[in-house]
Amino acid sequence: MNASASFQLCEPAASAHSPDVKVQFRDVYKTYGRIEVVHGVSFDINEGDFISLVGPSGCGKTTMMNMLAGFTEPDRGEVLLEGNRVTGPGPDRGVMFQDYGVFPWLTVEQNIRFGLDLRVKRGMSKEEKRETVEKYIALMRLGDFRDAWPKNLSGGMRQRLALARAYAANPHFLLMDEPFGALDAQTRSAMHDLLLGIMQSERKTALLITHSVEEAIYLSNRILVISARPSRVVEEIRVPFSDQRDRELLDTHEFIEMRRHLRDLVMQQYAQQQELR
Ligand SMILES: Nc1ncnc2c1ncn2[C@@H]1O[C@H](COP(=O)(O)OP(=O)(O)OP(=O)(O)O)[C@@H](O)[C@H]1O
Repeated sequence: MNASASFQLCEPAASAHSPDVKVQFRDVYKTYGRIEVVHGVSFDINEGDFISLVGPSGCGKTTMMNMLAGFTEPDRGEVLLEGNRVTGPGPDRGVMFQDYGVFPWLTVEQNIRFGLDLRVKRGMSKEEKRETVEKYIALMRLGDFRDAWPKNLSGGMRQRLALARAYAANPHFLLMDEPFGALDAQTRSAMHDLLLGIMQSERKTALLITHSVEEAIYLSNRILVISARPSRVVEEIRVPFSDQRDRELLDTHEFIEMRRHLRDLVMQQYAQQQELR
């Protein structure tokens, strides 16, 4: 079977703002010193999308996510959130970093609680807050460590804590930069299914950076393949599987073909990045 024939490949395109379009990257450029990192990137994120960015290390994926998070701005072009230019971070966007993003001076329980303080101000009762903290401590299997300091946790536990904190704060957008990298295979699978469940039950929109093509396909409805630096969107792949996914999907012919196709695309970009060095 011709791999590309079974997937919907589309030209990445920016469209006018419509109610479903939540985020627009419009012809975005970014240079650090002499290094051009992002070169004319345009794409939209629609309400309810789960979009993954895959591409070579150092190609500019985090830089793009940082623009949507409001941590950095484009040199040219614009990033719009619900039609307005992003000018800084906000509680509507929960960011999960590669390096965990937990506060070392707070215990496990306090870290999860911290993210909820904003919601208490927005009308969450103390009882709801307590229940939410307990829910995420249980979901992330951190019950025996609720009073531990982050420095005394394993890497995988710290990452679970960071996920608990981000999910508990209930932002509309989940912006995740390699959030599962430090987890063992079983925990990573459990976290994938938990995330799919949260996406469905709480109607979120997500942007994920990952080096795992399998993870990208399993979780996403759209995947953007990013080029060697300076980054451009090389190809958009629409993932045709239903929102109800389980691990059996990984063994299907369609999944295996898509994984092969995506891996080839990413490897081409890795090779180009090596040549540019
Ligand atoms: N604040 C900064 N100042 C200077 N250079 C930066 C800054 N942020 C990123 N860069 C450079 O921009 C390039 C792209 O970095 P970025 O972190 O966006 O890539 P990435 O695709 O997310 O990489 P990885 O997959 O390895 O996490 C790198 O060469 C990096 O060194």
